[in-house]
Amino acid sequence: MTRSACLIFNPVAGQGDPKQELTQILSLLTPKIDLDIKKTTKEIGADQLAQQAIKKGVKTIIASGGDGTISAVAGVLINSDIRLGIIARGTANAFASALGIPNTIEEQCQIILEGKTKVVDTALCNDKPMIVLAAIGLEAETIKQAEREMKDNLGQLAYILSGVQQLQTLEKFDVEINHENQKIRLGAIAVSIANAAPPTSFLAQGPGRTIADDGLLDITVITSDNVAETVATSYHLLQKALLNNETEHQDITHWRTKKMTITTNPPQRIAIDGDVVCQTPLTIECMPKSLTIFAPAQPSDESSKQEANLLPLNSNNKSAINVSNVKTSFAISGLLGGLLILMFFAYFLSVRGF
Ligand SMILES: Nc1ncnc2c1ncn2[C@@H]1O[C@H](COP(=O)(O)OP(=O)(O)OP(=O)(O)O)[C@@H](O)[C@H]1O
Repeated sequence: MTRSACLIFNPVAGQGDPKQELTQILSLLTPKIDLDIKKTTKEIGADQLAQQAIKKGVKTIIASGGDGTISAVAGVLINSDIRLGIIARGTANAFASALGIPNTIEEQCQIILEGKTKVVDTALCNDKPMIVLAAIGLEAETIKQAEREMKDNLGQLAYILSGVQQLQTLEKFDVEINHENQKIRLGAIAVSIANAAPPTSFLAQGPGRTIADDGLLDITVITSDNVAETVATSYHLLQKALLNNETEHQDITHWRTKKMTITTNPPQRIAIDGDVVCQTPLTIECMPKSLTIFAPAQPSDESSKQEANLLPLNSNNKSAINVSNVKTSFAISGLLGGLLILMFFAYFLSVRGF
């Protein structure tokens, strides 16, 4: 029997050729899946199209676009039995990367065709759905500054350049976090609350990695005092994330919890899944196992979960290192480390007026 699905396609996402990309998707999927294709417009968003598809009774929705498009569709599918297919064509593609979904259209279509599903956590963030992470401070300001035109011209480099600009105006803010009857007060430059974040979202990587189906959120607070410390702390986070190792650093505080409220002084912007959508205060709660996605089978899932449950939060999770990935990780770490150093120099050149 032919399967059927609604394909929600953002024609302006990413830097590729959308016509070519759509043709490729159709050529891969339509032999096996009867597709109802809906394109997003400036006026009609992916969430509205998903709601219309649900009213028609679809059981599978495939979202194709950047993190904004995929997150908008996912938000509508939370706590439903409708399956989400992901074809990521955006700038960062954090959503797909965090969930272990490969990055080519061909591989992503293959995963949908294979039909294996996985149930992952999501979160409610000031009543808005969140899949990847919520960011306050440095990352939210970086996202705010990386405008559409800059992303179109430069891709991921837009975020790096925007990050450099933000470093120049870096200011600490007071943050108060309430969770499980505890009150924590810190001076912060960045607060990240992650459900499932890829290593490249390094400001969220206090625990070394996030687990998408553990029923918990990972909070990471960066408390460094100046640019040099922030760059060093970011590099430490990135390295640990690439090795799946928990961080141990004086300027990083992190823990796992189900629900928390966060207030800041002064109020700060909040970016949810890559878009700045509201301001502090923030109430955020994990919704365990609330979204069904097509995903590759990951043999490590079960062991990851056991490790997360068994290990105390501050232990160093050395058993989690995937040795075969270590070399690749170091290569990426070196590359991104180099970029961080470049950011550091760019900062000094700019403050000195070169
Ligand atoms: N046809 C369209 N014309 C103009 N804007 C559109 C259209 N369809 C969707 N949008 C806008 O695209 C944005 C979502 O883009 P999305 O996040 O999917 O891609 P991206 O920005 O390339 O990816 P990333 O978030 O990874 O950078 C929304 O703001 C939405 O309003």
